[in-house]
Amino acid sequence: MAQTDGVVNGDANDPAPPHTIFDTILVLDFGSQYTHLITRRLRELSIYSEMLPCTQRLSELGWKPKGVILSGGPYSVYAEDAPHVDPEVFNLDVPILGICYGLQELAWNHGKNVLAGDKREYGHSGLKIQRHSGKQAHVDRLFEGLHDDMEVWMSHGDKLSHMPDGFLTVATTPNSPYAGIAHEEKEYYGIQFHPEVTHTPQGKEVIENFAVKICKAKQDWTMEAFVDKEIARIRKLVGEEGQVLGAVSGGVDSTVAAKLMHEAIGDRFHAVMVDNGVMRQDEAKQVKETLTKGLGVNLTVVDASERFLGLLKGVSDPEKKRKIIGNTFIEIFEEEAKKIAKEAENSPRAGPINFFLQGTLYPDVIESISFKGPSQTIKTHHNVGGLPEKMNLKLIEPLRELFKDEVRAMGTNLGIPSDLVWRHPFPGPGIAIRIIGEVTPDKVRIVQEADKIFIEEIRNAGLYRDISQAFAALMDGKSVGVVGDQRLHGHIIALRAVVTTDFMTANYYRFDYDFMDKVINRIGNEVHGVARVLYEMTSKPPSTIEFE
Ligand SMILES: Nc1ncnc2c1ncn2[C@@H]1O[C@H](COP(=O)(O)OP(=O)(O)OP(=O)(O)O)[C@@H](O)[C@H]1O
Ligand SMILES: O=c1[nH]c(=O)c2[nH+]cn([C@@H]3O[C@H](COP(=O)(O)O)[C@@H](O)[C@H]3O)c2[nH]1
Ligand SMILES: NC(=O)CC[C@H](N)C(=O)O
Ligand SMILES: [Mg+2]
Repeated sequence: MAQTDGVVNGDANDPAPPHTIFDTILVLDFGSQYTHLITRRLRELSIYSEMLPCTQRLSELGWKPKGVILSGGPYSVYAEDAPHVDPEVFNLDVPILGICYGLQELAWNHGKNVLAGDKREYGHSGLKIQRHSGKQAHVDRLFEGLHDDMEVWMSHGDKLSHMPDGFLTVATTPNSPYAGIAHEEKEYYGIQFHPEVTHTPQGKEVIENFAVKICKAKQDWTMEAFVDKEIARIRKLVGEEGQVLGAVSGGVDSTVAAKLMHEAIGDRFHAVMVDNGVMRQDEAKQVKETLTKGLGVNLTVVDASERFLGLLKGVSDPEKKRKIIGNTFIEIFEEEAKKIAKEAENSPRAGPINFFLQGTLYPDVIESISFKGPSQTIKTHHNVGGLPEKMNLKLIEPLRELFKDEVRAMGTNLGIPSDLVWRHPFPGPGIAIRIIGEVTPDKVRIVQEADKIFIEEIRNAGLYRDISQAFAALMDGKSVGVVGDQRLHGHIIALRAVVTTDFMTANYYRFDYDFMDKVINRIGNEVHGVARVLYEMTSKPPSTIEFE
């Protein structure tokens, strides 16, 4: 692996990681599907939060959180192979909130009193809050300002057999007498329900009470503050003369990262975009225009369409196509990088290129540090990951602490036009993985034209932002149609539009028939060689979003 500019868990190269600047709530992940949502909710409250695996040794943390949240998880605390928190967490002297498994883990550490329940509780439940008075009143702080009756969402099978040592009940449900517990003296709280999911309507207030009222975390995690901090950090890291190279696709992530680099080090950042011949219509031209004229970024566009299309000729296996594109992409990038480095050598005001910019986001980081094991490869994702190592460059990843919507907020903050900020994602191998079977220039043209019409109509109907990703694809083989009384043995276009939050699962978008009529009509009339248009309605899973 190439060197990174900052691992989440503190790093010598990073002079000031965010957790040293912003009050930070540490979320320890026990493998729940919702753990990252806890981090999301905190950040929505302008509180910085980081997630680490539950196995994190606290002596190796290197920084002190304002509070710790123990997440839910699929295990049972009493099982032999169950994961447990480093007991040092109880010596940190900061508030702790246990959610579901986290509550059971708190209880386990205070008397080992958890067992399998006779009933699973899955779904909505009514929570009743129990208020205390006098000396015990402080235990109610988690539910301060909330109604005594609250709707909550549960997903558990285990339960506490009796109250752990030193705790009081602060909330109950018909099935869970210990749905909320709080320590009499220490600031430890446990809840059996999930406050991080939207099915718990007042969940965000519960998290806010914990983070703001109990942990006293400052709500200063704003995009302006982060942008300023990140620019200063990049300047320090790269130095007065260092230069940075970066691959830019015209997608949101790489554009925002590029603009940030430009703000930090100006023309010492060199962006390269490779036109691989399987991009959307006029894409390279538009990206060049936006990045250089609009945003002032120093960008080189390499037209390599013929080289890519030549190599793809006769290849129909999806993984082979992906590998050809990925490898060629790296070859071309390396050639360009050498040219740029040579030019840079002659520059009187700048030193050698020693960093490579990558648009890694927090979900990628979370995935790689997650408590869960590695998942199976469904598709080889194209990326430029092999490059920095090969060229002996260090990685610089300014977006590695951000979620996609935060990247969008940063883009807006940096003055990137909203069209670009809200752009649907587009895969590196582009249209090549949207053409089933062999890729030919004619097929690429057909997909480009159909895609343009589809997206244009989506925009005209005001639906672009309701849809997460939409595109046209081409089926393998041909079909018979009739145009102007003539037989047409033509291509089959498939349209796909999905709604998703994380692209791991997705549903198709429900257009109305009038909209479909309009799009299909236009494609039939305007795109030469198309005999049939289909709308793809398979969700993910079992399908994937892209066709290959
Ligand atoms: N045609 C290209 N030329 C140069 N770099 C590219 C190209 N296509 C992809 N990349 C690189 O691969 C990375 C991964 O692509 P990916 O599509 O995940 O991100 P993105 O394009 O920046 O944003 P989005 O997810 O919104 O499309 C990009 O950030 C960019 O560095
Ligand atoms: O940069 C990329 N390089 C790739 O090789 C690649 N393959 C899929 N995707 C994008 O990932 C998301 C999920 O796609 P799938 O459901 O097809 O796996 C969708 O947003 C896809 O567009 C890619 N992005
Ligand atoms: N969602 C959870 O954290 C579940 C915790 C534990 N596995 C239970 O069934 O009770
Ligand atoms: Mg992209």
